[in-house]
Amino acid sequence: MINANQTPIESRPIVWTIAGSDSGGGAGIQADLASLSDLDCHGCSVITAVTAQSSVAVSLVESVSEKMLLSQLDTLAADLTPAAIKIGLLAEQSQIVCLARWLKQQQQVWQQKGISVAVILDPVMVATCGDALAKAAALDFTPFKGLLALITPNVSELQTLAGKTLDKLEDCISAAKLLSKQLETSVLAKGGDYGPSWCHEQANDLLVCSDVAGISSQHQQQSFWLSSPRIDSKNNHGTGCTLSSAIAAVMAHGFVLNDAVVVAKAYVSAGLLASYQPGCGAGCLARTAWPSDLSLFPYIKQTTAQDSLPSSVSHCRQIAATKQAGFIKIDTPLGLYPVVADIALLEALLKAGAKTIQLRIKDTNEPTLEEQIIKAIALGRDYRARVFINDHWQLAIKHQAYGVHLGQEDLIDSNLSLLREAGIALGLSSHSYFEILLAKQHQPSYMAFGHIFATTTKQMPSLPQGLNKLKRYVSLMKDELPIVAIGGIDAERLQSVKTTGVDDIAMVRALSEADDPAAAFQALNSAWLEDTSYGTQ
Ligand SMILES: Cc1ncc(COP(=O)(O)OP(=O)(O)O)c(N)n1
Ligand SMILES: Cc1ncsc1CCOP(=O)(O)O
Ligand SMILES: [Mg+2]
Repeated sequence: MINANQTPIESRPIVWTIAGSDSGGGAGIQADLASLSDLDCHGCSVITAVTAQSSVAVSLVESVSEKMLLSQLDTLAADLTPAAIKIGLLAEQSQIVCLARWLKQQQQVWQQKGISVAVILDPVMVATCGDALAKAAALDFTPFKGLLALITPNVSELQTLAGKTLDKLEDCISAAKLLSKQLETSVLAKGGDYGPSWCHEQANDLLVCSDVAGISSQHQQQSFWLSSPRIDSKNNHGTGCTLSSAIAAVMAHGFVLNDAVVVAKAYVSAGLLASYQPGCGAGCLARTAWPSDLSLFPYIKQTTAQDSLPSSVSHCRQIAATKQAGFIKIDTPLGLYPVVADIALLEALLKAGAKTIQLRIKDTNEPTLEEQIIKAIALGRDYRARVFINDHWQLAIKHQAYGVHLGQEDLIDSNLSLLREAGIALGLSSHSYFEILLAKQHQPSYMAFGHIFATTTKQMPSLPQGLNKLKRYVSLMKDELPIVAIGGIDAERLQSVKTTGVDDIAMVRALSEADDPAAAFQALNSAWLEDTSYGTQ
């Protein structure tokens, strides 16, 4: 049975896994294909090695010949173009050299055709049971320099790649950053396995972002701790394979790298919670479909110069503190939410019945800025409507506005404690799963997702989100706080936006460019309210 968010089979993106066969079924190609299918992708496999493996031992590893490796790659490339590739076990150095050379040429072919293929490398060297899978004690992955979107070493693999033990937190951060420079890629250093003391209490992964396509400039070249509660399961065979193939799957659906990492982490946590033990050794993860339970997603903390981990205790306290000190709750629908640039239109729309409205004046040198804000707030009181002020949070506090709307870049220069103390509602923009998780940590009054469709109102660094992503965001955040969709929404698209289950919609041009904005508001508002009951679509 297909659920509402599932991708129809005929439009599933293709993902290749280039990895070893695990006869035990819990890891390698077998885990990858199961994860890819579970995450609505069509999986293709390039087998690098056959392992005679159970949950307790690896008895034999035989690499396929170079001829066989290349033949699988060429045969697939001629017919089944991937949207993303996951690379797992490469059993000897010659396979690394051969694959990297092939990939370099093939990426040029794909680039010439305008096809972008993200490659995720999981540098597997040892099986969960402790037996070696690769022929050398340490493999050299430098032939992949410049070809990868992400490499996902666990702490022991990072130690092998760095050539030293990483007992201290700073050493781990430096090693991950160095690896990112050496291979010109983002790095996800995984602390999920018990290793040095800093990864005992919870699963702390370090994401070092290199040049990541499609994310906010604020997050480029930055590093983040992604922390999830440790799930104490012995059934962790294939965790790394599942994580990396899930990252490839989510990227194949068009999500940015940072999103793929947080969704894949939630997927692994859900799989561990429902894991099972078919043999006598470590069991394997269950396949639990695209995650939509917010509690499975990691807590995100940007690293700083004097870095400290979000340790489990302070992490919980932090969450409790923000919960208590959240922004005011909005308990009646925002509804059709006009975003306007002048007082005349604001007043006309309040008269037409708008109950939520935003004054968005982008020119900070506008001489009448403060005067217009004062007027907008007063009109809001007269018409018993919620007036949000975009960006100008100090003036909003000074004149006691109902609310303020901020983008995530605006947070750098704003003081949320002052806004909270002033009892002002807060709306925050988000353009991805990653930004949703960051925004949620501030406990805003509502969140706006956009831009859903192309817009000329504002230059956006990200691509239009589209309805499929909006649906996924809505299933994650439903019942947490009101969700507003914005960007390119007009009369024609209103019904399709409504089917995603989003709570409210914001509009600029559909109202400001209408011949009669008040009449347009009333028509659009009626269409929006038709058969819509708050939060229960
Ligand atoms: C309801 C709503 N959603 C999103 C935005 C965009 O805010 P931001 O990202 O800060 O961009 P600017 O509007 O400041 O250009 C919004 N204003 N309102
Ligand atoms: C301010 C803003 N933020 C995301 S999209 C957008 C503009 C939406 O305008 P329109 O409704 O005219 O596409
Ligand atoms: Mg802003």
